Amino acid sequence: MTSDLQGVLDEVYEAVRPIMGGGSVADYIPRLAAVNPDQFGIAVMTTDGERFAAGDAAVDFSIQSISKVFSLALVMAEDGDEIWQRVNREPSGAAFNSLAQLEYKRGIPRNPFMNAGALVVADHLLSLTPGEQSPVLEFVRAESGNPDVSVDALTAASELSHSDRNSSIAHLLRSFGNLTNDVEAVLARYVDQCAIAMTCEDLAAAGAFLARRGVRADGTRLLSSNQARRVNAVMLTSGFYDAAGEFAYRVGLPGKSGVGGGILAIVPDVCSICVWGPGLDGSGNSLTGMAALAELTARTDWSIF
Ligand SMILES: NC(=O)CC[C@H](N)C(=O)O
Repeated sequence: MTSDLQGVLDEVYEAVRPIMGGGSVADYIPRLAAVNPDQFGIAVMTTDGERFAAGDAAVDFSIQSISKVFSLALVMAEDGDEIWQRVNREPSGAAFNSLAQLEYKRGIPRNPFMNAGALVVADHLLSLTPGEQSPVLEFVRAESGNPDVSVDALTAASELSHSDRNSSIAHLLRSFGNLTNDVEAVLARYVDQCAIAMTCEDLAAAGAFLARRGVRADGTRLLSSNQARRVNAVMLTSGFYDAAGEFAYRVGLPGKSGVGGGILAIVPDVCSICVWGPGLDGSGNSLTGMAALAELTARTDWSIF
């Protein structure tokens, strides 16, 4: 398969070209609203370490909610199943920043990938690794092999100054006793991990431990094979908010989107894929990214279904 993979990526690029620039960039974080919407990139890293890319795969973008995969993996690596006392693993069928379910679920978020759940995971990680810097940054630097990966301070500041909604979610969690650290400290950590800037090439490499069933780039293990399988399962059921069903139907892979327009998708035992196009659909998922992954799984035998 990988012998003509470059050709397949070039075809996928051509197939999505007509819709490049479509969708709308996230405007509730002013810094993201300023991104040129006409860009599109795709990168693949195979479990053998081969890399393929097309389009704007070397351009930095804000990873946003894709960071939630790394924070969940780090919490599970450090503390096993503890996190599941504090967050469920059911699809929400709701927007990423919904707080409606939180009230009647008594402060237990539906899953770790909607903002409420990710804030609980960030809180848990903060307790495990106190300090200013989130271990997510160190982890993605190590896995991508790129020590220059960093937090875009302007994006973080931009989000922090428009964080009424996440702040409300955090306070509600705390009122139910499901946030142990200060709201401000958790929000700062969360916003920082979301504001990490990476390229498709770096992100595909950083996510490849999930294709390798938990084994890191240096050959050591972050997660057991069973834990990696479970992170992939939660990505499949909850990685796209109220479009998780649509993604399973069109693409058929575990994946995680971010409002920066990136999507990380995993083909267990084969490769990890990162696509990026800033324009979002109505559910907050990259329009071109979704289309590209649908084209890719239609041209390969990679869908898990
Ligand atoms: N879906 C996303 O990427 C959302 C992440 C963003 N930082 C937020 O909390 O709103």
